[in-house]
Amino acid sequence: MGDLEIREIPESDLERMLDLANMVFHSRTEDDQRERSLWMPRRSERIGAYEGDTLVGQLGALPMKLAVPGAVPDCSAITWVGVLPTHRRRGVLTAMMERMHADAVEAGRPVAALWASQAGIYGRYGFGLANRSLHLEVDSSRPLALRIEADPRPLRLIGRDQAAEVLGPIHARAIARRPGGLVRDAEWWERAILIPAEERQDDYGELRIVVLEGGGYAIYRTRGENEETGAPGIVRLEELEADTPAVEAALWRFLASIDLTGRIQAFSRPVDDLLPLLTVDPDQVVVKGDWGALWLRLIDVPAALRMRSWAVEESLVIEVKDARLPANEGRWRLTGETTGDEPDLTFGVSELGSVYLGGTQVQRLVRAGLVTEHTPGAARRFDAALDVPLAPHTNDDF
Ligand SMILES: CC(=O)SCCNC(=O)CCNC(=O)[C@H](O)C(C)(C)COP(=O)(O)OP(=O)(O)OC[C@H]1O[C@@H](n2cnc3c(N)ncnc32)[C@H](O)[C@@H]1OP(=O)(O)O
Repeated sequence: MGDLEIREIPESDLERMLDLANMVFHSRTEDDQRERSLWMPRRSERIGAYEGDTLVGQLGALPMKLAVPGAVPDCSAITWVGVLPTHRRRGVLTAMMERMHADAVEAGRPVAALWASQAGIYGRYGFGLANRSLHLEVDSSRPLALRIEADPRPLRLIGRDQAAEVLGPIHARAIARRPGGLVRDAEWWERAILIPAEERQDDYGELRIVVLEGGGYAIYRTRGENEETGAPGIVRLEELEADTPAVEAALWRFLASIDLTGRIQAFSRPVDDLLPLLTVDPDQVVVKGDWGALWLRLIDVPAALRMRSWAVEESLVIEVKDARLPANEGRWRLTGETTGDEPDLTFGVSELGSVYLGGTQVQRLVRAGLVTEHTPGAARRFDAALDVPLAPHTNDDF
């Protein structure tokens, strides 16, 4: 690392953070958008790598809360990671990650999470891929016939200004049912979720919000037919949450019926989305992509084990390896108690992060040679304990 120093980035360097982010992500921020785009680093704990007075690396840790099965622990949500191209591969990221780990331990946050722009990087820091997302495409050029009755209650369109208040309680119920979501405050709704059209660099129209009173909502944008190519108009679904399958059906049917559109693009749906089952013609819904979403790092393994709810009680002993946070190393019961008993399974901490939300099967990791099973049947038993009714899903981009 030579003359580099890891230290907090002061507010006065926020503009430099934006410049560094634009450099490493090959982007540009218009002058009138600069102040607005600083909201995320402003609310982050900011770790910087400085060479003298020059900011050469940065990492933001947003203090958030993440829904995990049965609990909503504090979480360091890692974002705005970048190192100048002139300073890469010298251990700058590793040094910033070490500081982030130490800060999270000190703050008593049992987990950290991130979205990876390059997925090959984060396993070495103890992160494991915890959930995946589906890109679904719906052919809505013909009516969407469904196999269940849609909720008949009326739908209404609301404005952005009402959204946090109306959608907030529905979303809170959704993340209590399904792990993987972040707890949202008014700023998160406004800046991270309800992003207005002028801040998007695409040709979709203004954000639209449709609500089925008290039971569900969809956030979407639309684009009309392409007159040159004749490509149909598109409904781009940003988020859909519903308390019941009947509400879900009503919202999908609404989206599919919007005039002058012939396709719905939903880029981030849970892997167990009901829609492919709900349609009379399953071919009307196509899985266009399946991509890695949230990466999870257990910062405090015993605390994480203690707070999680388990689908069945188990007396398993798991051994954990964690070279970067040695306090996690040892043999643990699922209650978070340490034990001297022989382990049934041995995990690297990143594999434990992968299974923690219930989105990855332990038995598969054993088959792949990534987790060691010492007691025959232990992986199956652990899978039964980890089981969640709804697959984890994250729709908070940070
Ligand atoms: C959560 C987010 O914000 S995701 C966004 C991440 N940011 C970017 O992708 C922006 C462009 N890239 C960068 O800014 C930098 O190259 C970074 C941040 C990815 C890496 O920073 P560096 O300071 O070069 O990383 P560092 O030198 O500490 O290397 C750490 C390790 O990761 C490896 N690594 C770094 N980049 C990559 C990569 N793109 N693919 C695979 N491995 C990588 C290094 O080889 C090294 O491995 P080792 O520990 O086995 O030797």
